Amino acid sequence: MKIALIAHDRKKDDLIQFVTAYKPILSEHTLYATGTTGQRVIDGTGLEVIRFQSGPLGGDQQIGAMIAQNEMDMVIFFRDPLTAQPHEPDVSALIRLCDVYGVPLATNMGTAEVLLKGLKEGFIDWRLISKDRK
Ligand SMILES: O=C(CO)COP(=O)(O)O
Repeated sequence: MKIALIAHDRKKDDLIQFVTAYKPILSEHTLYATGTTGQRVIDGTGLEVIRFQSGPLGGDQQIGAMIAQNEMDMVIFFRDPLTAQPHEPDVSALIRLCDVYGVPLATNMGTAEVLLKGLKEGFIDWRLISKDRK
């Protein structure tokens, strides 16, 4: 599966903690991330991550483009609901595209845990048969 990891600045420590805790599951999948988040995950966990631009510079849109091509299977996006983001339209667009394409999306740690446990149990395997794999 292809999994996108994204965290706003005040949520990055939480994401690193989360990825560390679920490293055994995440290491079996292909990980993508916005620029700064990706570097933090690489430095903090040693996992391989394909990095896009930083979020405010278009990273959310790049991940959105993968979703629009049905090439992203899950998005874990630890949003900061208490801080205004200069690229809020990009954030909204990414979340909207997840809903358009039915891509599992977690915007907080509680939901992310459920998604990864479901992923491990095979609950997301429908993604593999619901699309043409390139
Ligand atoms: O801003 C972001 C998501 O909207 C995250 O971007 P960075 O990972 O580059 O900080």
